[in-house]
Amino acid sequence: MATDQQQLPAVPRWKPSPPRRPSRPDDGAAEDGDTASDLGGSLRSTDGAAFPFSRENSFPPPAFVPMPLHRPSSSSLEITVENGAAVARETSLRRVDQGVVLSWEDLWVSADGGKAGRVPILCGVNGYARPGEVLAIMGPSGCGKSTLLDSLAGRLGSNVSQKGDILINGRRQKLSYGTSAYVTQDDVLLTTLTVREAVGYSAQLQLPSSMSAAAKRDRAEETLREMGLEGAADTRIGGWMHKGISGGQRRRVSICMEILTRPALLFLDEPTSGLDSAASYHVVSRIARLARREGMTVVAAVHQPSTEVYALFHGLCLLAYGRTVFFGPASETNQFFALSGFPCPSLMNPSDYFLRTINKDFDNDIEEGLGGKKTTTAQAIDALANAYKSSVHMEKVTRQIADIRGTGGGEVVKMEGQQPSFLTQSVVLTKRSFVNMYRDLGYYWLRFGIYIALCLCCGTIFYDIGHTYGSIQARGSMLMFVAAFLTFMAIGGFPSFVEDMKIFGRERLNGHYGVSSFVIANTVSSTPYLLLISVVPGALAYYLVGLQRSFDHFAYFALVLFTTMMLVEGLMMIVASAVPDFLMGIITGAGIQGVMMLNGGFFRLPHDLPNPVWRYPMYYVAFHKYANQGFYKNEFMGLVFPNNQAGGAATITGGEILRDYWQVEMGYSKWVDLAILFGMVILYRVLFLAIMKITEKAKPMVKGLRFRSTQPSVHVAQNGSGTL
Ligand SMILES: Nc1ncnc2c1ncn2[C@@H]1O[C@H](COP(=O)(O)OP(=O)(O)OP(=O)(O)O)[C@@H](O)[C@H]1O
Repeated sequence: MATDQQQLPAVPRWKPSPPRRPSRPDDGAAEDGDTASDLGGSLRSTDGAAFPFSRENSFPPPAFVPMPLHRPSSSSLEITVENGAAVARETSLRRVDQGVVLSWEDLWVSADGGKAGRVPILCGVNGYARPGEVLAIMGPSGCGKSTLLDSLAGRLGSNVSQKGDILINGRRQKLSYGTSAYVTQDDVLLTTLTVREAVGYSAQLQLPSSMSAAAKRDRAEETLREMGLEGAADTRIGGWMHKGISGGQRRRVSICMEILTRPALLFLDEPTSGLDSAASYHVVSRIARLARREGMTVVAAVHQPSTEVYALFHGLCLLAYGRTVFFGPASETNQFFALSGFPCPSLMNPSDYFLRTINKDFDNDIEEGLGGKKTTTAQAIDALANAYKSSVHMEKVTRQIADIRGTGGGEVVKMEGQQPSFLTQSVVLTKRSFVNMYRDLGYYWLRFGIYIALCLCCGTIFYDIGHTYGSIQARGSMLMFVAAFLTFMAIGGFPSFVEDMKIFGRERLNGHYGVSSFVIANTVSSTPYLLLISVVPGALAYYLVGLQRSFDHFAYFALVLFTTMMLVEGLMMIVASAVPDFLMGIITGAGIQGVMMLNGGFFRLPHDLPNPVWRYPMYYVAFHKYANQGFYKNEFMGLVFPNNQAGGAATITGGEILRDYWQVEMGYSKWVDLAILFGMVILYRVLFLAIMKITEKAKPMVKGLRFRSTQPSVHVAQNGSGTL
């Protein structure tokens, strides 16, 4: 609109300029090796005095100085002056083979666009990222930044296909879980924990067993401080119910969790979104410092960096609608734009200018503002992309990638003993899950209240049921209600479980822990709560109704209730693995339980169930059969009722009622029913574990097959499940 034009500095439109080849940037000595100031560190004289220096201290921003590809990625470089000569020593925290040089060549990504066919997202992009450096990926919204990150991290969706080479240290290899970390655009966090707890648990889950508990705590605290979260450390993260930390603080918590282990390869999708300019600067500068100190390779998609933040990037990959407009030292972008006919106005933030020049999303508005003059943004993009193709920058990228390929490099492996043991992870996860559950009002306390209310209703409706002939039917109905509806209510834990699954998805992809630890922790942490609701509301219903008085009978009743609720939770876990949407999952889970309930031998007596489907096998699959028959045997055995039926005996025993009236299988005891239910609990959890493990293994294989069948020439080193 016209107002846009008045408020914003005018972006010079593209005007064809005589082809000018950008002058070759200095690729002399600096290209051959690092300088101390590139790496940061300290200069020490023989008398021991240290003079710290760092890259971000230098101004103007340092040039993008290619580093030797396979030098040990250092934590810092210490230079001592000995006998009048400077001696450099690297104090490496990362093994030589742990530094990651990531390169990608002729990378094409397209998505299934339905009737429109395949829609290209990335069109033959090239680039590389090296240890100790931060590579920024910039471009207008929707230009493919996240897609490039996903592609490099092996996280593309199933409807997206990819062609091209992604190499780790010059070769196609998979990165094992935990060697790379990815901070996604969305912050998936446990809302009930405080910032300190969230980062603390994460440290316990990820940091090696060789570190003491105190050292882990220190690392967590240091990382919190690095991200400027000390002030908010004891505030809950918060969600829709409980307002907690701000969006920018959530962003920083997400980053904190992924930099705790100083991963060899770090992907950041919009690390500064939601942050003010000062916070953005501090966050990026600390990440850059960490990268330099720990030899981390950082690739970050960023939107609109301030001049100061921009100056912190070593390299820049500027994308426009899937095409590379520039790749090279961030500090040389200005010169490239100027030489291509798009000089940045002197008072404008260069990154703002680059993005405005290549954003064609609002061309119509700009067109109006210019009084009908045709916009040429598309042409500007073409001109820049073509200028880049014939530039020295492109030449350098091609040469660097060839060097990377030629040099070859070690396999990137996670060192033995770098991760806590399976037992430690299971215990930490159980603790975290338990804390999360009992702080979750909806999951824990609201559900508990509803159970109490329901059991009170049940207890008062069937109050003091007595031993009349009519009480036989009433007893059966009341017990069926408990077996069916009270257990059905365990479905209430589903939303909380879906949230857990999201957290698990993020943490698993980043290699924080394994599937088995997650399943064990989830099972163990929910046990106390399920026991509580089986015993307290269960006792209310049981004793108000006046079922068999002995403690043994009540204990059996509570045990069946508890086991069946565990079973329903397990069933819902399986549903969540197939339908990870909260609403659709609840509907699916309710549907499955509805069928089992109908089929459990109460609404239609077992002998009357139609063959084949309903009687065999469904009647035996429905857990309600065992819960109901267990309850019935527990209650009716040993009781005697008056017989109101004409022509019969004066009394009728519980055993007769079970056999003739409820058609219960009497060949085995009530304990066998309980044992079958318990077996089903284990079976459902094992099934869930198997599904998760198989999905994790099968996904990359299916993807590999798809790639092979559609693009035979492609071999991409990724497995689609978070590893490359
Ligand atoms: N799985 C997919 N299926 C279909 N289209 C997709 C898929 N993933 C990405 N796209 C499309 O590719 C384009 C680039 O998306 P991407 O998320 O990479 O952009 P971006 O540069 O990260 O945007 P933003 O800065 O707004 O996050 C978009 O038009 C998007 O709709």
